[in-house]
Amino acid sequence: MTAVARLTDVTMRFREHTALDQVDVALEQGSITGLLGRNGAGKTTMLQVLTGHRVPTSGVVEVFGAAPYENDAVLRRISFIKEGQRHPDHFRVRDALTAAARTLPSWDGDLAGSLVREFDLPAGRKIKKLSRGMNSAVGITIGLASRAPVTLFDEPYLGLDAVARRLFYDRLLADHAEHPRTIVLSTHLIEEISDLLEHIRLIDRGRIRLDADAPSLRGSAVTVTGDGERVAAFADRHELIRTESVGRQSRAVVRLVENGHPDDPSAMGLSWEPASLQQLVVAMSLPTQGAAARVPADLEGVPR
Ligand SMILES: Nc1ncnc2c1ncn2[C@@H]1O[C@H](COP(=O)(O)OP(=O)(O)OP(=O)(O)O)[C@@H](O)[C@H]1O
Repeated sequence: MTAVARLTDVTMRFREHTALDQVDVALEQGSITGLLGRNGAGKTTMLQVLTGHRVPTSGVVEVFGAAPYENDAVLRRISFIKEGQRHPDHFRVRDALTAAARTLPSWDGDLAGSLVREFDLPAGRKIKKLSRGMNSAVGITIGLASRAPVTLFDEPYLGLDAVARRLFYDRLLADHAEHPRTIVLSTHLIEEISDLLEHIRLIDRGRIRLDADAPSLRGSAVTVTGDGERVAAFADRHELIRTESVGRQSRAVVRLVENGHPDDPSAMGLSWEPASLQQLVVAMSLPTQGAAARVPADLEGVPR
């Protein structure tokens, strides 16, 4: 694997809060990665560190083999599209595209033009007058037309309708096939984009909880339901992600471990179904039962 970007033992603290906690990540050249995680998990912070918008408290950040912070040679090869991107007040859609074309050397004007048409963007309208979805479409147009070797989308589709989101996914895949580059999509819409992804990273409270190839992850987990002891016995042979019990019945999300012999939950009297990527990621991100019951220290004293 050739990594174009790498975080090594990166920690980012904001006063007492640790947003990234000893993160090790390598982005493979030409890959499309989904960066998943709950609100506040650390996704944006990770992208900010990768793009030199923040310098981590400790650890090493390398993009194209160099530190990105204030490094123009590196930053010109990165396109970072974030929600609510700010533009000068007087900027019209075409000004934002012109500015992007000037700073991003791999810019493709024809692609930008066809995306503007497909998203039905009014090129002469001021950005601050656009709807939320149109604003997202401007960001997506810039991200795709940038053809930047590293393109990072931070929840790029706020307000985008289902048709526009489909358009985005289709154009992303088609353009990536012709012009492979490293793409990261931070998102909550796991199921919707799971077919696009080659790699999945789940971040949870600043730590990488899952770092896997999407194909190997698909079909790697099941939800089993039945007698609690049998569910526990099945889960023991694999990796238990999360379990819930009512009386003697349990329901568990279990990641299957290759253990040399086929393991059929039905043979143990359990009903089962494949867990979707979304079910797996949600099960991995939910707080542990004990933690959910605890009141956070900084909420002590808040009236309940
Ligand atoms: N400048 C800052 N000062 C203090 N805390 C911050 C700052 N920036 C981020 N944080 C905290 O760091 C944590 C991670 O934030 P981050 O924006 O990276 O999360 P996220 O995964 O992108 O969340 P979301 O999906 O809600 O956008 C959060 O707890 C957030 O409050």
